Amino acid sequence: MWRRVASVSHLFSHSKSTKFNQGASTFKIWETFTSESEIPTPSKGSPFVTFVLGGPGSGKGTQCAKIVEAFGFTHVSAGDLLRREIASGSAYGSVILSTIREGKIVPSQVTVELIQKEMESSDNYKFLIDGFPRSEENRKAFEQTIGAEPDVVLFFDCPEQEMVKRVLNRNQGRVDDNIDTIKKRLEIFDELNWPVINYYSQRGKLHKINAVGTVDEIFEKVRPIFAPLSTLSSLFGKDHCEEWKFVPKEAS
Ligand SMILES: Nc1ncnc2c1ncn2[C@@H]1O[C@H](COP(=O)(O)OP(=O)(O)O)[C@@H](O)[C@H]1O
Ligand SMILES: O=c1ccn([C@@H]2O[C@H](COP(=O)(O)OP(=O)(O)O)[C@@H](O)[C@H]2O)c(=O)[nH]1
Ligand SMILES: [Mg+2]
Repeated sequence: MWRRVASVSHLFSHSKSTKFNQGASTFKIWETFTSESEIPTPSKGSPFVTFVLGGPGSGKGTQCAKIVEAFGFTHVSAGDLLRREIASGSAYGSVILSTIREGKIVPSQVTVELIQKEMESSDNYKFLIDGFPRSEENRKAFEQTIGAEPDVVLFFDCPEQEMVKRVLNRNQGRVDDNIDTIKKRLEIFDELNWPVINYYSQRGKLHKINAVGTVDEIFEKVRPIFAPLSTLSSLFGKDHCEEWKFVPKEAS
C-alpha cells in the first residue's frame, strides 16, 4: 500500500547536513497539499532507500541487478565499495583486506563514509544498499551519518548449504570465497545480522523472500514489492514520486 506522508522530515531528525536533508521546506509543501490541493507538489526530494540483506551467497547482488533493470534503482554494494577501496590503494585498504579475509565486519565509519559518497555523487534518488547494514552498529551509524532510514528492507532467506554451494561456485576470485572464510562469515551473519533483521521486522519494513529457486522465480517474488513505484512514475512522473513513501505489508 502507498500513501502520501508528511514528506520525510522525520527521517532526518538525527542527521547532519547532507545532500538529502537540506529541504526544510518539504514539510510546508505537505501542509499546503493537505489543506489546499489534491495535486501532488514536487518537493526537494528525498532518497528512497532499500536495504538488501541476506547471508553470503543468498543472491543479493544477483537480485539487485534485476531490480536496477526493472525499476531504475542505483545499486550501492557495500562489499564492492570496500573492494574498490582496497584496489585504489587507499590508507584503509590493508585493514579492509584483512577484515574481509577474516570474514569480519569493517568499522562502520569506513563503510558508511563510502556509501554516503556514492549516494551523494548520484543524481538518482532510489538506492539499493546491498549487503549493509551487517550489524546493529552499522545500522545506527548509517542513520546518524546519512540521516535516513530505509523505506524497504529485503531479506533473502537461504539455507546455509545452498549459500555455501553458491559461494564456492561464484568464481569471481574473491579472497573470502573459500570454505574457511565462508564458515566465519556465516557465524558473523548469525550473530550480528539477525538483530538487524529482527529490528526491521518489528517495524514492519521487512520483506522476507525465500531465496531458493531460479533467479527469475525469486525475482517474481521481489517484483510486486516495487511494482507500485513504476505505477506512480507513469501516473505522476519522477518528481512527484519522490513525495511518496512505501508503507510495507506485514513481514511474511
Ligand atoms: N537463485 C539462484 N540459484 C542459483 N545460483 C544463484 C542464484 N542467485 C545467485 N546465484 C549465484 O550464486 C552466487 C552468489 O550470488 P550473489 O548474487 O553474488 O550473492 P550475494 O551477493 O548474496 O553473496 C553467484 O555465483 C550467482 O550467480
Ligand atoms: O557493510 C559491509 C559489507 C561488507 N563487508 C565485508 O565485505 C565482505 C564481503 O561483503 P559482500 O556484501 O560483498 O559479500 P556477499 O554477502 O555479497 O557475499 C563481508 O564478508 C565483510 O567482510 C563489511 O565489512 N561491511
Ligand atoms: Mg554480494
